[in-house]
Amino acid sequence: MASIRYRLLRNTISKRRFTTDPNFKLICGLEVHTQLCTRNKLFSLSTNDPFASISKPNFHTSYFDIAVPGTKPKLNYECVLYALKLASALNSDINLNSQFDRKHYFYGDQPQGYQITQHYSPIAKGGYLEMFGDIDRIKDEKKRINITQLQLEQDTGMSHYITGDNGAQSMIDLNRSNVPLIELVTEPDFSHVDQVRAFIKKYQDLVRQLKISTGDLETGSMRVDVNVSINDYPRIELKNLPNTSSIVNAIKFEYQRQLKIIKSGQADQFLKHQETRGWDGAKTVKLRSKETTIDYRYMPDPELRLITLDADVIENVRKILPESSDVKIRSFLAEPFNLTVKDAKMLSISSQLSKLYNNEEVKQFFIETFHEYQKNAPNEVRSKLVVSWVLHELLGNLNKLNIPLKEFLQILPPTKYSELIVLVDNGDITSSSGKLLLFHVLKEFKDSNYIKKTEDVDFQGLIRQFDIGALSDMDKSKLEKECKTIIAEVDNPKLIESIKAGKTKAVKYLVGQGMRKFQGRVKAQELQRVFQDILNINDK
Ligand SMILES: Nc1ncnc2c1ncn2[C@@H]1O[C@H](COP(=O)(O)OP(=O)(O)OP(=O)(O)O)[C@@H](O)[C@H]1O
Ligand SMILES: [Mg+2]
Ligand SMILES: [Mg+2]
Repeated sequence: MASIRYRLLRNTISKRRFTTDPNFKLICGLEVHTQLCTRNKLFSLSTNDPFASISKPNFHTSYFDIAVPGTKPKLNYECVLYALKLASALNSDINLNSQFDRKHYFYGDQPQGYQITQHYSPIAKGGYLEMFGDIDRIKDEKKRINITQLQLEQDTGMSHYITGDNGAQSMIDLNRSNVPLIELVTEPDFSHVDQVRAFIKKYQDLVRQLKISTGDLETGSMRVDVNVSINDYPRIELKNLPNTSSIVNAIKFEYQRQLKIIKSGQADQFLKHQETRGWDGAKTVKLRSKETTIDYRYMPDPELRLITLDADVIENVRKILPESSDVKIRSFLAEPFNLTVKDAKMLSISSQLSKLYNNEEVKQFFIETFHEYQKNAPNEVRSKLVVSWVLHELLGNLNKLNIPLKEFLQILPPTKYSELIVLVDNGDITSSSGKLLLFHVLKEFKDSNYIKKTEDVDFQGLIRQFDIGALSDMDKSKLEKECKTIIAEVDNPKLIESIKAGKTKAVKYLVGQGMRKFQGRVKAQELQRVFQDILNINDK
């Protein structure tokens, strides 16, 4: 019962249209913790695998990670390089002399008694992430979120609470202890939840593109704390938000909660101090208030030297950065591609890590195939068709047959692959036949252990051999006859009635029958047209 109520409440929060009162401005700032996917941990040579915990708790731990007295930290410079890549991509000012500080607090999963972080002199300050109305789906045409700072720090271990025969127990797993993190702190520049949603997505895409983190919220690889305030009232910090919808719903809830307090004149009592709250899935709940705020007694870590960088490091890091996703997307939105935002993003942002191909190779293949297709396109250029043949058909088959793109290019380089797309575009074969043909060619190629070459692929010959050419105009009368038979064979009285009434659903059913009968040699649109003609239905 409780869980049903819970779900109902969640639904009301997310479905209700959220608007802010213009006199009570929403102000929001984020603190984002991102685990770096370096080989080793931040200050030890243990393997950096925070997710080993399920099968092997406390497995990837060195004496330093479990804080055996007398062990000392040794900085892993790979983490510094990752931080520099991120700082550079965000246009931050890189600090040539940054340092580590100790942030003291006691907790079971923090055996050192302090966390090594960067408080006084972080690796980078300033910079920004820009979002756009069209690309990032925000209401403003453009919105810049300024970055306060980026700091390197250690992750803590994890506590697991279980209730067993011996009562409640707290188990500590230190696999995550000393895993490298970057904390990104933004300025309180967000004024709407859609900006927060877009920022998180864009930041996730960025760390994935830079290959510095998996960026997953679900696994805790990325964790977002949100600070929310209204006008000049104190900020409330929200923690323990496991995914984007919790983040968005918690902000909406918190804004409304604060607004109610302010409007009812109770701000002096309930909104006087900063406070940290959590999210229970339906509402924000108080975790601690200002009075119980911990004094972390920050102090420079005497066991770690300054991170001193040469000035040319900044320039060298910039050189190894990949092209920005926004630039790539914009180039696909423009001539000659004119792609939709969705397709442009799919080609520009790597959401999927595959051993068979990387995003850059796919992008390059698309561009070259597009240009080849454009040279021979029978009608107006249909970029959507090329996108679909590259992103869905090509990648789908590579995954299905486990063929690396590198091998694929030996047999179907852009010049050859575009031939297939032109055949489909020209109506020489239907797209279903084209798909079968592609699968056949690739399957043979794989079975032959990749010995075939481009010259061995003769699409025209294969179309004749398998007799899969689209039905030509000469066959039109035959087509009509067959369609009439399909209608005559319907024996369900209800369906006959809806066919007579020209119901869309009924026509769809007939088209399905036709597709089966002609085994994909006739296009669905063509069949629909013939059925509509026979039934005397005007295309609406
Ligand atoms: N008026 C405000 N309303 C909402 N958010 C704010 C406001 N002022 C500052 N913030 C946000 O509060 C956050 C402050 O983070 P910061 O890491 O500097 O300090 P902290 O939260 O006190 O420390 P800790 O790292 O221990 O949580 C930033 O994300 C900033 O944008
Ligand atoms: Mg904070
Ligand atoms: Mg912080």
